[in-house]
Amino acid sequence: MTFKIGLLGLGTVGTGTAQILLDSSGRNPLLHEIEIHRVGVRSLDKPRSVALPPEIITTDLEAIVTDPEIDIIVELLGGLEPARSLILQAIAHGKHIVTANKAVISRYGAEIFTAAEEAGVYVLLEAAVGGGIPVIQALKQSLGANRIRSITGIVNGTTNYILTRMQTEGGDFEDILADAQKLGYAEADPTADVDGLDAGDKIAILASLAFAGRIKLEEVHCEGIRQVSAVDIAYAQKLGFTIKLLAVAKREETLLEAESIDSEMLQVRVHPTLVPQTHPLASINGVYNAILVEGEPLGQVMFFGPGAGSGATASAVVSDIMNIAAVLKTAGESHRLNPLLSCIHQHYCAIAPISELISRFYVRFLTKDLAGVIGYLGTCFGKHNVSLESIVQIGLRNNVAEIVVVTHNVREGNFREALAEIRQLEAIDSIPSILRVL
Ligand SMILES: NC(=O)C1=CN([C@@H]2O[C@H](COP(=O)(O)OP(=O)(O)OC[C@H]3O[C@@H](n4cnc5c(N)ncnc54)[C@H](OP(=O)(O)O)[C@@H]3O)[C@@H](O)[C@H]2O)C=CC1
Ligand SMILES: N[C@@H](CC=O)C(=O)O
Ligand code: NA
Repeated sequence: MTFKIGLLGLGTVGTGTAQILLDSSGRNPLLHEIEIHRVGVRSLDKPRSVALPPEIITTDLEAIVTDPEIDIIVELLGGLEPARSLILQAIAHGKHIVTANKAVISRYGAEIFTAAEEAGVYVLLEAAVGGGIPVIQALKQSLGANRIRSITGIVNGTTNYILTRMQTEGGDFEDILADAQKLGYAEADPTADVDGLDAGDKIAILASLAFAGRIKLEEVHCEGIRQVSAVDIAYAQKLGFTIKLLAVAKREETLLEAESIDSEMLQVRVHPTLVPQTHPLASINGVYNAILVEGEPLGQVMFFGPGAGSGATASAVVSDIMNIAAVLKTAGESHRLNPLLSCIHQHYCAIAPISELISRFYVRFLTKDLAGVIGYLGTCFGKHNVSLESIVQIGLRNNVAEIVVVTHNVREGNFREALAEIRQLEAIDSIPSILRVL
């Protein structure tokens, strides 16, 4: 039996995927039954680092998704369009889909999975979150017996690479980002990485799987790493923390205590966070990702591995292709979908607003060097029920004092109200950074 693949995209991930499919020796024997039938690209003239017969490469992507000989469409184009339309067209033509496109799935998952369910085809997306780390399959299958409480992850390789290099060598943000682009980690438009949107797409997908419901992406609170400066990295280090871009999806604790899990609210958010240096996520460096899942009765389990890059991501893409091929081989004439591979959620999860989050905060103020500033800050925070763990004047430069405050666990809404009042104080020059503390 041979399964024919239509590969859309021959960039970083497409090339890695083709390289594995063309070199099956020493890998699972099922790979011998998978053949690249056609490949779609934008430019026929581009030099390629994989040897494919030129006659199978085309710029006519519609011809691929409607080709009756093709069984599985592997979408590795990136971006929203034409990726979304091609996926839907392929589904309408009875093709199974493998995609690495978290942007499309997190926005159009409802439309795509509904169409796939109706057509009786699979849409698999292991590469879309955590690159090569097998976390999607784990949430669908191996962890399926658990009631998931929380997912806390470093799910963007580009920003973790940037933060790690800023911490270890203090390099310039733009230069390090350019290196991440050269290494093939960043999205075509790297603002999706830097502004936390890529991680937002990914945590929305993980939350949907973990909590068995759809997630409205616009309800996911996303902050990126632009505000993280070398100064904050150094202060955080002195305080015993490492700064990481964390993606979090969690059941609201009060509801868990009440065990009313049917009417629960979720927190789903992405933001730079001060992580205690002793926490397992603090030591995840470079392009590596890690996803810490907490479930009942399992407890904690952490997935770790390369979150981006050609070969690592292609490893996940090819495993999805193999999963579909294996199911097709054994399903015979039955068109019933395996429920452990398909996605059939219908309802939307309720997401709590960020103002309800209970967290510790780190905030750095630049103030005029006036007597009593620390007292004003303490009074203002106290008025809004924000209790402080520490308040320290770090230094004085050009008559501007630098003060770092770390709060206890407080309600974010109260903290923001206190900050709004503090901003009005004559003594405040600016508030360059506000970060949450794990
Ligand atoms: N890079 C990574 O580490 C990871 C990427 N992903 C995801 O994988 C997907 C692919 O990423 P990546 O390989 O990095 O992207 P690239 O930009 O390297 O490759 C994109 C490929 O798609 C082709 N393409 C794009 N748009 C069109 C179009 N309109 N018509 C025809 N061909 C088109 C390009 O053609 P041409 O070559 O002719 O320009 C290119 O071959 C994205 O969804 C990304 O988010 C997921 C995990 C990790
Ligand atoms: N741009 C993404 C690629 C993988 O999803 C990242 O940096 O993690
Ligand atoms: Na993955």
